[in-house]
Amino acid sequence: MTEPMTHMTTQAAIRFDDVTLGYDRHPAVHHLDGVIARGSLTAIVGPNGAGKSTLLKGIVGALRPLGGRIEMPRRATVQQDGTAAQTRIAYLPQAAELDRSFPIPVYDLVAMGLWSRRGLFGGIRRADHARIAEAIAAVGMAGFERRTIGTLSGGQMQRVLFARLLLQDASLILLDEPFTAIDAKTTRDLLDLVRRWHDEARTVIAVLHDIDLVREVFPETLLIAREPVAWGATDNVLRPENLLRARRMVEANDPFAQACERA
Ligand SMILES: Nc1ncnc2c1ncn2[C@@H]1O[C@H](COP(=O)(O)OP(=O)(O)OP(=O)(O)O)[C@@H](O)[C@H]1O
Repeated sequence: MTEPMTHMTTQAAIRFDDVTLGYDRHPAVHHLDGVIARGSLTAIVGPNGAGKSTLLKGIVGALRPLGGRIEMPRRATVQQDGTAAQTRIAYLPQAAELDRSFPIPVYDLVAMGLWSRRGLFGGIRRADHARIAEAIAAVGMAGFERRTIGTLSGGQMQRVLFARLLLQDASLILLDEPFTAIDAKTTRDLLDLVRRWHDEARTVIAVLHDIDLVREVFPETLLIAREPVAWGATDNVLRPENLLRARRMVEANDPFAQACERA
């Protein structure tokens, strides 16, 4: 399909065409149709088990759709070296999915943000050292370069992971519950980076549970409960009747719902 040649935000970064995602043939998300506009800032919200993380895994390609298609029309730009740019994706999984026991220093973890351009064995150039130091300073972690990641607090680790995202220089950034168990100051600092990415016309999608934060910062919201409940301007989507409907839809599929309700 041809992209409309209008303002950038009217072009699709991601197009969902009757997408079903799931595990062992059991759908976790289904009937998803729609478009994430290029340069948009979208929150994905929904109750536990609604399929939010599953959807991000589908977008990043870690999970193949059981049905339908996820399309990412490539950005038609030419880079300085003459090659065509692809949609570069940066993905921050939930903190619980990260193994912090690996004894890697903060500096090396952040430097990994350059892999997509330098290659695994490409080596770090002199200019890269300055960029790595800049990214570490931008998240307030200067001085922590030689600390191994296992010694960091949860909030410090999240700052370091945002530094790596900065270096990835992606046009599509996916964040899975980036502010869960993170204090107010760190959340504010990291939200400044999210706003900066939005100002730079990158497409940002974040799974979030803090509805007030979504209302304050995210213009677009997708509310899901295994299937889309509402999608569009945040204030419209986050109406109480939609939130209630989402909860009921997930509970209807949840074998533990009744027990939890009584408790
Ligand atoms: N690896 C897996 N294998 C089998 N089922 C899974 C797997 N991961 C998730 N599920 C199931 O898929 C459904 C959606 O899970 P998902 O993690 O996407 O929900 P979520 O909306 O991100 O929830 P939460 O807010 O609790 O993080 C749940 O019923 C979950 O049990």
